[in-house]
Amino acid sequence: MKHEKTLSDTLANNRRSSYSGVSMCEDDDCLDAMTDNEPQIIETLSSAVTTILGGLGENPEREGLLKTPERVAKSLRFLTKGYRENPEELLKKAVFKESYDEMVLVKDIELFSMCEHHMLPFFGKAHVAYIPDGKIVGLSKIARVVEVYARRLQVQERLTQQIRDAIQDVLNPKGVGVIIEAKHMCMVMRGVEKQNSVTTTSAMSGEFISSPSTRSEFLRLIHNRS
Ligand SMILES: Nc1nc2c(ncn2[C@@H]2O[C@H](COP(=O)(O)OP(=O)(O)OP(=O)(O)O)[C@@H](O)[C@H]2O)c(=O)[nH]1
Repeated sequence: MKHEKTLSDTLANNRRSSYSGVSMCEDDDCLDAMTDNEPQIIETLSSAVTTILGGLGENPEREGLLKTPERVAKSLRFLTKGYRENPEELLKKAVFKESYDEMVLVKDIELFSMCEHHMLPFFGKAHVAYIPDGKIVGLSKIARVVEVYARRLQVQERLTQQIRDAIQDVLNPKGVGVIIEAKHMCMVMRGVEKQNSVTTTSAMSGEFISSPSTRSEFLRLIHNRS
């Protein structure tokens, strides 16, 4: 009983202090955190991890765990670095006038994200296509947009739509198609424990919706069918 009280006190204290020095995101495109004080953020996160270790019945003071809170804090900062990046600005860095008007597809872009429900990884591949309308974008920027949105707490559906919307808004192409195939560790290593399940999501705009032949070509190119 005494232990429970101590633990909940610690949790309450952590909740109060957890916002100090950390700008919280009000929306998905929040960039406030860019101005945050990194050492303060690492300290706040480390203290929370120490609490978790205690809550698991571990001794955070034992040798093997001494640096774990800071390691986990830094790891979490990396895995959520997408909150501190602006995908639209990133795309705008490499937009070029060009008359090419066939489909451009970047497929098999590997992604690692974390589900917002369990904070466990989901990972897989994104396939992103667009049909230019007078402007093309640097190919690496497409993979970077995937990376920015993936490095946030996500659901796969929203991730898919955000990638589509960023490309649509910046390039204003004739259409965008995004397909993500991913494996969710929250379904593999816990919960329903389905090791082989893969989730596919898609988000389309413009000709990818209005033209069945464009959509078919997209799917054919992704799956290398002739
Ligand atoms: N739609 C969607 N669901 C997700 C995603 N990532 C995780 N989930 C699901 O989020 C749901 C959360 O359900 P809850 O019933 O609140 O949580 P839970 O008791 O841990 O559920 P189980 O995973 O079924 O044990 C689960 O069904 C997860 O599979 C995602 O990207 N998209």
